[in-house]
Amino acid sequence: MFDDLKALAAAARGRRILDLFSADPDRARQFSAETGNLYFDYSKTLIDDDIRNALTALCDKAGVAERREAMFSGHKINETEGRAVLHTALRNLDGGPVKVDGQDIMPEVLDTLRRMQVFAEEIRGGAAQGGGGSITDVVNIGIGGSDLGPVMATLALSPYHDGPRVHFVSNVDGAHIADTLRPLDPTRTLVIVASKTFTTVESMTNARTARAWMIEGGGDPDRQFAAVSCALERTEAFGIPGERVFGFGNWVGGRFSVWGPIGLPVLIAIGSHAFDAFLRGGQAMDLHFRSAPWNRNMPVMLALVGIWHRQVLGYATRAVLPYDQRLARLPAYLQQLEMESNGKSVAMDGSTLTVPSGPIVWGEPGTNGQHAFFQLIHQGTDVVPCEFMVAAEGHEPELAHHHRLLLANCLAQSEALMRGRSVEDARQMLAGQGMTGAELERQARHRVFPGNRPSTTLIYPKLTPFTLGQIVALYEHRVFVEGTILGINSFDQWGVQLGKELATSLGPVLEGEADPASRDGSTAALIEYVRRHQR
Ligand SMILES: O=P(O)(O)OC[C@H]1O[C@H](O)[C@H](O)[C@@H](O)[C@@H]1O
Repeated sequence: MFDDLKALAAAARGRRILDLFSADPDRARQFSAETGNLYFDYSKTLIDDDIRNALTALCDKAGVAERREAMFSGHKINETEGRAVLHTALRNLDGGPVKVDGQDIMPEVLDTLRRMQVFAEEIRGGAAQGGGGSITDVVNIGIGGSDLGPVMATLALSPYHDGPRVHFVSNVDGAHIADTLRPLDPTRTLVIVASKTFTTVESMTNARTARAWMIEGGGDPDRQFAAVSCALERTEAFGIPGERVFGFGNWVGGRFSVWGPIGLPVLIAIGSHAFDAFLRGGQAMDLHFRSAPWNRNMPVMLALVGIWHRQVLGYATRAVLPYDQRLARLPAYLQQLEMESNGKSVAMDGSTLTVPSGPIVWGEPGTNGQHAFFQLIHQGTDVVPCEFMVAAEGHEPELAHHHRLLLANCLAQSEALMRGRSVEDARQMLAGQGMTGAELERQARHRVFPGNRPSTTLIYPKLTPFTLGQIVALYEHRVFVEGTILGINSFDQWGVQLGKELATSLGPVLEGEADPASRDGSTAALIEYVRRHQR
């Protein structure tokens, strides 16, 4: 599938990205995409016209346009689970009907959104109270898609936060819930149990612990528990009254669910108006994705840059580097979004994938990363394509000088990665410091930067709810396009099952009720160790 591109890559070997700019003064404009104030620059890569043409041709070969329309119009493109993929319906605020099995789902989507808004405003305004008065703290219990999106968005939008404090508990490690609940008042805390399936062992265990804590502390779980789920019979069995249960269809994948009821803690934190802007940002990206030509289409070009670096050039990882402290949890969010979606080795038709699957995604905010792992990015033997993100301005006008430094660092890094430093320049630099002879030669080698390392930059005016909506939807559609080109199903996650099954069977072994001897030698030895060290 990538033969043409491999040939183009071979022809481009030895070419310097920097030279592409001298050859084409209009390169920055030509190799960027813009929509609704978001600007995506992919000119600091080796992609030229021919390579881009070959990349966009992949979209036609793979039927991206057809599959995109199939997704938006409710076809069951998640074939291994027989489900439609309609997270876009959750932000389709004024886009008309969307049908699943002939039924328009929009009336229910909009009705649930209204119920969430009313509930959130009651909590925020104090009309809905706990046993001890108005709600001061909200604890969201969920994991994976029922945690990462709301955690990421709540932090990202902290300047808009004017509701109760919001906390998140995900890990089954009792340390997480113990540390979270310790400072809270059980009579003034709202617990949201967020689980699409309402069976996830971590979330169910944490929910039971939170309920016991609340009862013990004189709170009232009948008034202070809410649930978000697709499994309404299970929320009822847990004892959560129907008026505080917010449902959604199984046509929303967990890692795509922040737009709907799973976003409830975000809505409570920032209020209806700001949450609406977040949805509208996502919707705006949907409209762009459905209408822009491939080479001006931001999610498509982000995906094609990804394909170029991973499947064509073979770079195993990509770093997401938000120069935006409030996007500190975006890399973790994207790890689930991208790696759970495209970390697969079987194509849709059951055949073995003949190309590498999606890359390893990792990252941390800048400038912190510069003082940690950027050494490897600049001088290590592996090339790590970097995805920089930064706002033109921050939310703290009184700290504009901080923001200038942040921007300068972000731009400097992508420039340094591209330019590098030659051994001659290193020699000159050291000679200027008075170094000579063999020592100069030896030291100079350590100061060389190979350069020609690719990066992209996504820049936006300011991290508002609307902008965040655009960014999240941008990455969702990138995953869709990459998955479609690879011919895989980006919407299932069978790879997480085996570990869950084995954990279930290990429970009784750790309880001492089953024999560890039936396990492999390593696991049996680890169990023996635990038994020896547990009192
Ligand atoms: O929302 P839940 O049903 O509790 O699922 C939570 C998470 O657990 C699973 O293991 C999946 O890997 C995730 O895709 C999902 O988001």
